[in-house]
Amino acid sequence: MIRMRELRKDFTVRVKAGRLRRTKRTVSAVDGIDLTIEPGEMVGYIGPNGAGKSTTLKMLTGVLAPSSGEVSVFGLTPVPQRTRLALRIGVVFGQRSQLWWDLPLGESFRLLRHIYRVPPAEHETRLRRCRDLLDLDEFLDTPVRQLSLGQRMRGELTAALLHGPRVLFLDEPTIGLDVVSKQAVRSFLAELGASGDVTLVLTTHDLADIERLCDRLVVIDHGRVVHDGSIEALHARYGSRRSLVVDLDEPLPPDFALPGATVTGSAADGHRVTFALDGTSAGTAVAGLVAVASVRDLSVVEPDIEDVVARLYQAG
Ligand SMILES: Nc1ncnc2c1ncn2[C@@H]1O[C@H](COP(=O)(O)OP(=O)(O)OP(=O)(O)O)[C@@H](O)[C@H]1O
Repeated sequence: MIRMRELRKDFTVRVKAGRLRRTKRTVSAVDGIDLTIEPGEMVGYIGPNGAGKSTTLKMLTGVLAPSSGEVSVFGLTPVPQRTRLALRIGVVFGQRSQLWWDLPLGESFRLLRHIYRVPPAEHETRLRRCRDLLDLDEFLDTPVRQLSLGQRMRGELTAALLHGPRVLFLDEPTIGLDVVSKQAVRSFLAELGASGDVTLVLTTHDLADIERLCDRLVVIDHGRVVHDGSIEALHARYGSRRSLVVDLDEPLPPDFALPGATVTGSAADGHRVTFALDGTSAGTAVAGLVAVASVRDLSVVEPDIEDVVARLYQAG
């Protein structure tokens, strides 16, 4: 349903070449991306700053024309068929608003209903759902310019969904939000995705968004795809390991070895030891430990996605 083939976007930028001279340089923001996204998928599109995420979303939504290659969304070519496409997609770009700044939030929704010519009953049903799930009622009468960032983002999400799009493109939907608003936005998107009605494509620097929402992770760097798969596949590829953290009554003897586990940390004078589980289960490692040491407490720590992604960016 979303298809990109050898998609490229180059920008020509002027760069300083001496005190007065400027020369032109070409930046390949998107450098040959091939991706297909099927209906109902929830795709996290991540990458370091300047990797080309926003540029890709702009080409998918018809804001920017590609330099070369193909892009289609529901069989439509975004730039020439932008008006038709707009009826089928929803867009939330953290930096840009689709709401009317001086009008109460509810008025923006009414205007959008007219613009998209949504039948009143459909509009009411969708709005009701957003009002309930995003707790909009207390600020529906507030002018948009007076809304907090979190309130505005909830308004933006509603505005993007009122015409019943089948795909929602989100550029940094939780940026700058407090913990509670982030959770509200994530729960809402999770529910939307789980319903299977809407395909989600989101860029974010907050990997908790990805862990909570996405079953597929596409990582780009310098305009190219460097990983495409599940979060588990990412961990498998980069050798992420679970850790076992144990609190001991006495430090372990210096020559202590636990098959399939490697000591990666020691604290509290050797009373707290961390093992990376390379080739054994947590259960086997714990059994091996309690046979030789007095274990007071223990916990198993899942691999951290931040670590894996940091390694991936560094490798890139
Ligand atoms: N209008 C433009 N003119 C010139 N260069 C641009 C333009 N837009 C983007 N770029 C360049 O293209 C590259 C990709 O930018 P893009 O905004 O797509 O990255 P991003 O992955 O969204 O980054 P971030 O995480 O910082 O938002 C960067 O090098 C950027 O400087």
